[in-house]
Amino acid sequence: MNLPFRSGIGFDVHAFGPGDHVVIGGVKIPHEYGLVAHSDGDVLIHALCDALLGALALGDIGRHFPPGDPRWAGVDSRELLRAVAALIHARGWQVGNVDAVVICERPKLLLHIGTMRERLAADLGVDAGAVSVKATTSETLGFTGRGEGIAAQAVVLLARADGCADSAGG
Ligand SMILES: Nc1ccn([C@@H]2O[C@H](COP(=O)(O)O)[C@@H](O)[C@H]2O)c(=O)n1
Ligand SMILES: C[C@@]1(CO)OP(=O)(O)OP(=O)(O)OC[C@H]1O
Repeated sequence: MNLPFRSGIGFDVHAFGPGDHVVIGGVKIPHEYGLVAHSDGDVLIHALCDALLGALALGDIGRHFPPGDPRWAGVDSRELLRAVAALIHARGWQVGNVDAVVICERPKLLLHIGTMRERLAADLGVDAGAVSVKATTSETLGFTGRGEGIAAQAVVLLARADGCADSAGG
């Protein structure tokens, strides 16, 4: 049965490496390490892109923006998010809401979360009220707890823009 709603889930991890800042949710945050990545390493946006693509069974971020492709070297991940949002919209779907969590001991993210929500919402074409971003530590356990990297998870709900049931992409 084709319903007018679809859900998607995304997960991503990037390891800390040399650098003096991280970019999370489109916000540059000073830090004593950077994140190792082909792009700007925005782990939250990557998880969100995978959730959006997954909702319509369109594969994952690496399929659309291969890590070996020089076009994506150092790319601002907000560009990737806007491209994924355009794919969703072109298929007649809109974002209902997003919920996401970033897992790291440091940097502390609380003061940046409002800006992240505004930027992600702008890229998705929704109000910031439809975009939730949370942060948690893993209580010093595991690779995030040891400060080896940052993980992020996201879930999305998509709704048909016309309110009618239709088939998904994929
Ligand atoms: N990188 C982080 C991690 C957490 N926070 C905030 O601290 C609160 C408590 O974290 P716990 O892991 O002890 O539950 C959490 O709810 C966040 O508000 C943060 O800002 N940055
Ligand atoms: C964002 C892309 C772009 O090439 O590369 P990375 O920044 O390495 O990120 P990752 O989540 O490992 O892979 C997805 C890729 O699409």
